[in-house]
Amino acid sequence: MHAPVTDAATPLYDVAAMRRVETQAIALLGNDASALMERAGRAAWGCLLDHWPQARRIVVVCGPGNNGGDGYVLARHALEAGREVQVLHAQDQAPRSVPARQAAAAFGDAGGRVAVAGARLPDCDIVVDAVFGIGFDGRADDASHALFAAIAASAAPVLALDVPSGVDASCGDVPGIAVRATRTLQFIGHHAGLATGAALDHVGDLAVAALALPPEVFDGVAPVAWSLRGAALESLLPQRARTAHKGSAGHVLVAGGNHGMGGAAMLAASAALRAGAGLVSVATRAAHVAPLLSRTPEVMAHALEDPTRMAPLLAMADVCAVGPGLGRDAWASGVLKATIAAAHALVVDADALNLLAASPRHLPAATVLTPHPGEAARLLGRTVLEVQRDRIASARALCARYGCVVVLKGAGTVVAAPGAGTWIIDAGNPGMAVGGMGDALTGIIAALRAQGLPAAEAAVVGALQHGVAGDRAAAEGGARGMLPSDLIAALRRPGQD
Ligand SMILES: NC(=O)C1=CN([C@@H]2O[C@H](COP(=O)(O)OP(=O)(O)OC[C@H]3O[C@@H](n4cnc5c(N)ncnc54)[C@H](O)[C@@H]3O)[C@@H](O)[C@H]2O)[C@H](O)CC1
Ligand SMILES: [K+]
Repeated sequence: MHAPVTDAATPLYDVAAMRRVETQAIALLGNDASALMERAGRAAWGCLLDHWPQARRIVVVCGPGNNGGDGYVLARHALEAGREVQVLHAQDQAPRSVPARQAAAAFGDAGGRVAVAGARLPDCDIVVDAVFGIGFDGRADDASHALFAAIAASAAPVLALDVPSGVDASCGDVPGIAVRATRTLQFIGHHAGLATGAALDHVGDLAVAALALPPEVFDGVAPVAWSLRGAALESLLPQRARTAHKGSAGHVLVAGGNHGMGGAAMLAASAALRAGAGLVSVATRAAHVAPLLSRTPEVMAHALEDPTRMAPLLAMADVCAVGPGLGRDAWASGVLKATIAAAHALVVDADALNLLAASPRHLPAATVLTPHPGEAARLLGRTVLEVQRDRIASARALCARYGCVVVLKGAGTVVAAPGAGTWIIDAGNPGMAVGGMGDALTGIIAALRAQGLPAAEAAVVGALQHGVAGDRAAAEGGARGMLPSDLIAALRRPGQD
């Protein structure tokens, strides 16, 4: 799957790519960098007017680079519109580049006030964060820390220009502290780093200003990933023919539910049914068969105490989802071994991933792995912090190591596929941070595989469907106290997301 699964996918760029776009944009503007800065600052002023039309007192905190230059342009427009404007910068952090110095001079010529920032910002109606953009690297130095602290201490909303300062625009890492924006206006294109990971706690509402540039500015520039929103979902889900029958929608086998963990297998099986699998079987401990059937009679539940007897169950299933509630004992290892040896297609989750990390095995090519950051860390031999620091790179590394499709769960789920692209899911909410949500995702992906989607598409569409259902469940009943069964029930409801 090389192209994005739909034209509703949004290209995401890293800093290197955005630098090329910037260079091509400036060339198209007659090599006038100030003209591009003027468009950015004017677009930012328009965004401020749209969202804070009543704001009278505006504080713009400018850094030494061109992000700061954008801030000076916004400040001049605000001043010319009659607002009370104060530009602040850190000690010895006056604008360094020619366009930024020109923007600062134009602000001064218009009567603008510039001062060195103190520990606290003046009272204001809005703060504009123009400290750092895509040029930020490493960790914020002490002077920047002081600016971020002053911005955080202000009670005013924050409009971040291009990037919330202190966030890595390529990978989303926040090495130290960073500005928490109410809204972030990106320039020209979407930053990959603002779509996943720690950045999601800093961007607020995210938008992009295209700056009226022609599409040629992106010529020869490859996105590092594609973002998918809920609106794309309905067009991506497998449609059933009028002549569909339960056999044509595929057969999922869920293998898991060790002692004390039968619920995980039940959730995966319920989700597989709600996501459209024609038949769902479960191979689980004998003690879970009765309760499973009483809760979900649509499922065919098989008592499995001897993993060597799995072959007939695997033979009749189109895809096996192994891992929900599997545990890590000898039974679990036997189930995983039998599944890898005989499954037609595999979705590997939870403790099956931990067993894999402990004793790596070769996996069939069209396998989908669905780790959360902790499981990914164990599979990669890294720390969770290292995985989360660059989620796109981590998902790709795991994909390369095992030759499988990888769904790295978490805020801004990342899907990486061998020889194909990388996708980031722009759906889901903090209410989904509860045990069992991963079991539901495993069931959804297995159901899409069983309905004929290739591994990469099943992973991307399944992760999107999971996030959309989570958002629907939160919209209906609130994110607090949301349960996996709420999400599974929401799988049924078609939505205009
Ligand atoms: N890319 C585009 O299409 C557009 C870019 N514009 C704006 O320009 C910034 C990028 O500007 P640049 O000068 O390259 O970098 P920054 O302004 O982000 O800041 C870099 C500046 O800060 C110093 N610095 C970097 N890291 C640190 C740190 N950890 N601690 C302290 N200081 C640091 C560094 O030395 C530089 O001096 C982009 O984001 C847009 O806002 C155009 O104006 C619009 C289109
Ligand atoms: K900024």
